Amino acid sequence: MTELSSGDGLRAEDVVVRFGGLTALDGVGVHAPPGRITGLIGPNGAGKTTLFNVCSGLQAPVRGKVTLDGEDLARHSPSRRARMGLGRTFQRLELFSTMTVRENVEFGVEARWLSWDPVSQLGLRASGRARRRQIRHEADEVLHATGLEPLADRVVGSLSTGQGRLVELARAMARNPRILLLDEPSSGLDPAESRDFGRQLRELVASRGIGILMVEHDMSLVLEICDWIFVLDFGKPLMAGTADEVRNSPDVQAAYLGKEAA
Ligand SMILES: Nc1ncnc2c1ncn2[C@@H]1O[C@H](COP(=O)(O)OP(=O)(O)OP(=O)(O)O)[C@@H](O)[C@H]1O
Repeated sequence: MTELSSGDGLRAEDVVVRFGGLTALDGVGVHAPPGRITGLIGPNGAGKTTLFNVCSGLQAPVRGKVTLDGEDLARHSPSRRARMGLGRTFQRLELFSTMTVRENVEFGVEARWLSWDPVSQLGLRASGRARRRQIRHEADEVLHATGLEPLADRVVGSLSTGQGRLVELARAMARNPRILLLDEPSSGLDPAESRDFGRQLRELVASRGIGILMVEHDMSLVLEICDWIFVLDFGKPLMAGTADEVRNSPDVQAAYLGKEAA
């Protein structure tokens, strides 16, 4: 599975996106290195999801550059970016609810094997039984790393939202990303579940060396687990800094925390 990562990680620079007359992003940048959790926050409509879409290739920018470990992604499709190690989850849970936790995670492993790259093509030539064994082995590793082993044979539809969020994370991890984009991963979780989820993310980053870029509205989770935080406001960069710097920034309080915490 994943070696502890090195390299520059994901970097977006000077990104501009317009929707008709609306400038959704105006010279925005973000950097998510491996081995770190990076937060991307801002009030509603600040441009967070649009920036995620630019990074994963779902939205073409008018201007700006996105690189993964120094390689320019401009000409790469979303699926090519995924194969290069850029994973993503979405705000809405998109799991196979009639399948077990293990089957969902194995689906993630298979999705990577079926993608085109020389190594996975070699894998496909392995016999059916050898291939199944390998998929099961990789799924076991991910189930272990995400603490989902006890739930492996449960049908996903019977799980709580918090457990479902973990399954979603595990399925994304099964694709062996170097950098993982998480869109509001704590959505639908209660405060205790959210704290547990945050702990799990920190453990994954420490044990696997992946980098996480996270859009999240739960400020206590962001301030607790992020090593570095980028703040957007009305499509422009407002500031970037540590949790303490963000917490104590009058600009952020005025633009965001003030409204959220009020
Ligand atoms: N496809 C689109 N067409 C037109 N306008 C869009 C489109 N997508 C986003 N926008 C606009 O661009 C701006 C940024 O939206 P975006 O969804 O990126 O913000 P956000 O920070 O993710 O917001 P939220 O926290 O509410 O999810 C908003 O004004 C939004 O209405």
